[in-house]
Amino acid sequence: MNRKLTIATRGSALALAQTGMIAEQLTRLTGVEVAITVVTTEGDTSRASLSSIGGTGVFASALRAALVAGECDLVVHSLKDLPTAPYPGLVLAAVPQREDPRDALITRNGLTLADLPEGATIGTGSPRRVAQLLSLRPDATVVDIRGNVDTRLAKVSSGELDAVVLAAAGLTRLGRLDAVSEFFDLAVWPTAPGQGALAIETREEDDIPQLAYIRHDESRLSIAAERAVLATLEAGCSAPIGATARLEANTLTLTAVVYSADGAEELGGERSVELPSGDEATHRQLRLELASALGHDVALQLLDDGASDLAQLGGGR
Ligand SMILES: NCc1[nH]cc(CCC(=O)O)c1CC(=O)O
Repeated sequence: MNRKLTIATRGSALALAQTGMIAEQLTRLTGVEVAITVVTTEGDTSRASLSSIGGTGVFASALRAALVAGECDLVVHSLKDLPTAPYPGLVLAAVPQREDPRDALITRNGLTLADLPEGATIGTGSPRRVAQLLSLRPDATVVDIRGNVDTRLAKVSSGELDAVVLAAAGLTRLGRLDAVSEFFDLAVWPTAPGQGALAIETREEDDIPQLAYIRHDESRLSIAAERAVLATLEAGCSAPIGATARLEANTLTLTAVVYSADGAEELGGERSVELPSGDEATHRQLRLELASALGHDVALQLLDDGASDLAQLGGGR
């Protein structure tokens, strides 16, 4: 068993906060010593809009290269930024307990989306959020924005924008949940596959036993179902797709929605699967396979119903 682990992370405040939490948990639960090394990614340095630089993998690639090169033992990613295509030599070794997967609206004076004035300006860089915003507020002016969470919050407090949409999970991890004036219900506003979850990647040949202490099966199953939708649609993290899975008793239910760019049209699909209980590795593996199959089935149904005519799904995986 390694007595010291090195974790690579991006250098944004959010990435440092979430990597710090994982490091702290690993040390607290297993006594392992953890070092953190910061890697700069294209997603951090490029000022171009995320959809224009391709979205998929811009944050992950440099971290993955550091892992393959042996510069660290683990990488912590925001799961929703991690492409679904497998990366040679690396494995998704652990998914810790997921944070709140909902999106949140930040405005001044506690206004909700419905309260905002006619023609309000709302910032987001995500085609999914653009479509969801326009479907509820077709009068709004949606502005493509980039930058870290603090920069985005500042655009509202300074008056440059009337509102921004951000993931509740990121705000929680940064201790900025106080800025939120509305949480969008997942039933009307499903979020990006894997939103709120972290992914811990390792080299395939490494066994890092400490990770057993931070794995969270329910989170792993939900994100497996959600990500299988993206994989089957061959869509990237910037595609206008929302997906949300929930486990109640042994029933895993997945809802996915594909939006047209202007939010005027949407196509939804929902299915459930009964998962076998049991603690053996074979049971866990079977549950994971059933969760992925559920996402695959929902995606096939969406394709059958015309998802690829409705939305630009591409952009790689
Ligand atoms: N693409 C940016 C990104 N990647 C992960 C998060 C934070 C939430 C999470 O962990 O899913 C964010 C910010 C946001 O969407 O507001």
